[in-house]
Amino acid sequence: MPQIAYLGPPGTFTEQASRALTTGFDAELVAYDAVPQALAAVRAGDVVAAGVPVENSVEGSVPVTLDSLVSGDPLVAVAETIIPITFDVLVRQGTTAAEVGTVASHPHAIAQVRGWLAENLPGARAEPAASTAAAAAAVDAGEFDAAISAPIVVEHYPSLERLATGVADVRDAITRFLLVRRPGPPPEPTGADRTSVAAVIAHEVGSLTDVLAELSLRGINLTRIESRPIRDRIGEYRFYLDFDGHVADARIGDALAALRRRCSEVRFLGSYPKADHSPSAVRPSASEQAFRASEQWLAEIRAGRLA
Ligand SMILES: O=C(O)C(=O)Cc1ccccc1
Repeated sequence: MPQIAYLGPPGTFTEQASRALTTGFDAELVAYDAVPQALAAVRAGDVVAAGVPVENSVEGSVPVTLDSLVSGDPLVAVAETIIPITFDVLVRQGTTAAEVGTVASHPHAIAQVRGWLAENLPGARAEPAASTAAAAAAVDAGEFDAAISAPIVVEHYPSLERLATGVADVRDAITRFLLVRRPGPPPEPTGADRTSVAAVIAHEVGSLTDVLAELSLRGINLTRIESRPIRDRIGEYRFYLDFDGHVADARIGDALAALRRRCSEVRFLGSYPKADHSPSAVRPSASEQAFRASEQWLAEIRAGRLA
């Protein structure tokens, strides 16, 4: 049975997402302590794929995922899913709110409940943990007093109980997760796809505008843009771009080729069906048919059959 790595231990949001990402085929989920380790296991061929969190509607991107995707051998996303996020606050049985001096969780979870903590556990110190479920395990082991966790995690720790449930500063928060594997033929286009790339854009006047113009000129809808430092130089950045469309689409292929000419580094991070299945709007001048017709026209001219 194929093995899929995820950010563990059991009971994380990433486990939930990885189950959703692998519904329909038999897969064994294998917990890893951190996203870089899960991706390293994919690169090493120990597992076939990994489920990783990429961005949250409240707290933004998950930097460790973005950085790990581009350092090391290439990896590509083949599926995405979106999970609604609310938290439970777990304590060892019998612990009262007044007794909570430390509250542990994944930094993204802590950031999403800061208001609730200030109001309900004002004396508690927030402590970062590798994941929400790792925080629950640490509370179970007596290392912290409370954990901010996924509602499901309590099933794994019978000695913990809920101090609060449905905790979230922002209602309807969601997190987007990707299923990532070693490069291979991308999933078939569905008409409702997303393409992700990471591009190092030169530190020159207008270079970012020029890259974005390559997309807009081809009627490509940008759905995310995010920069991260490239680490060994200041002033130059790696941009993570997500846009509507599939690498098999003519307008997307054309834009990627233009990015390749403009940028010192372009890493293709995958074309995959969008979780919300919303079809990509394509303007007539950027349709497959329009691209084919214009290529044909040019070929005729080059062959001297048309002027
Ligand atoms: O720690 C987890 O459970 C994760 O899967 C990472 C995470 C943390 C907070 C919100 C979404 C995902």
